[in-house]
Amino acid sequence: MNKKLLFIFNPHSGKGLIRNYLVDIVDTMIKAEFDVTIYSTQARADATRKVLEEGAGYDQIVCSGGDGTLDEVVTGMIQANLDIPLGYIPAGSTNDFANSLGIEKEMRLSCLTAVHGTPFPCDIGRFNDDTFVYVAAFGLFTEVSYQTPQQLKNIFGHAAYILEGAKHLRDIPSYVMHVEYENQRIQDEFIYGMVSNSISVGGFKGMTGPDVKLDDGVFEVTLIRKPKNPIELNEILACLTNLIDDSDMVYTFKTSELHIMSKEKVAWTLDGEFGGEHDDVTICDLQQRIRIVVDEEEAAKVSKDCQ
Ligand SMILES: Nc1ncnc2c1ncn2[C@@H]1O[C@H](COP(=O)(O)OP(=O)(O)OP(=O)(O)O)[C@@H](O)[C@H]1O
Repeated sequence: MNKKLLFIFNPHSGKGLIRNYLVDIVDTMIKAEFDVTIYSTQARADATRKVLEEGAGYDQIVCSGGDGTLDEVVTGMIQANLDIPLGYIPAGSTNDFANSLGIEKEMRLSCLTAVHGTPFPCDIGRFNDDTFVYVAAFGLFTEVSYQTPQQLKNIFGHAAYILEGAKHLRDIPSYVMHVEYENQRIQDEFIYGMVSNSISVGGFKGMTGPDVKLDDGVFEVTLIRKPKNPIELNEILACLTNLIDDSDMVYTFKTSELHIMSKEKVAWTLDGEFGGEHDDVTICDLQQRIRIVVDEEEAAKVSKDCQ
């Protein structure tokens, strides 16, 4: 008997390119001996609902969309406690996570990988009661940026743009925070923070360090302190644009769990989408929680077992 595959796609992701490839994608899935159910998402959070309500009836899920759609499907799988392989056909504008996993941009190729590839047990982030696939971040976002998603997606370009555009240092929003991880405690004022499990963030490769593995049970954490003078601001910009590797203005560390508390509520983004405002956040690495189907050679590059 054929295996049952649920194919969920966001028809609006990126430039809506999926329309040109839908027939080829479904044909590839059927040739790989799957019975295919197709679902186009109808609204925000619809992918999570679909997986939560119906995912248990399938042997595999494949989703197509941007990072936001992938996030929603993974959230549904975690909430439903599903342990079936997940294939991914990237269709968004940035596709950070697909880049990290070496998933092809060309939809027919990524579909072949989704149905014939190797399941890679990938770490997933828990953020209070929510889930993220590869990045949770706060700071340097304004209301305006949510209305111009393209800028928001390009996190570092956007951060550098805001920092450079700030005429006065006091214009840069900052948050007094208390951060705890392992036996460490940090109390400081931050303008930006990022907890990630990805080689590429905001379209930039290498921002999270040289030895990122996606199944090692730890996140890479970057916290940027509030600059008190133009010299410190320049130091941060140099760090963001990779001109210097190390700075007292930027904390970087790895951890499997951290706790961040602040007096005021701070807006977060999870995988590039709005993740709510919080004053108390616990982030945990759910090690190897979702099996994402990728090319075997690419999996080896991001696995802790192949240094
Ligand atoms: N039919 C729909 N109408 C409106 N929004 C939708 C619909 N289907 C999905 N969405 C929402 O669109 C958001 C963005 O989708 P997605 O991340 O797939 O695309 P993108 O923003 O183009 O890609 P990227 O994040 O890579 O730039 C998701 O949070 C999802 O909930």
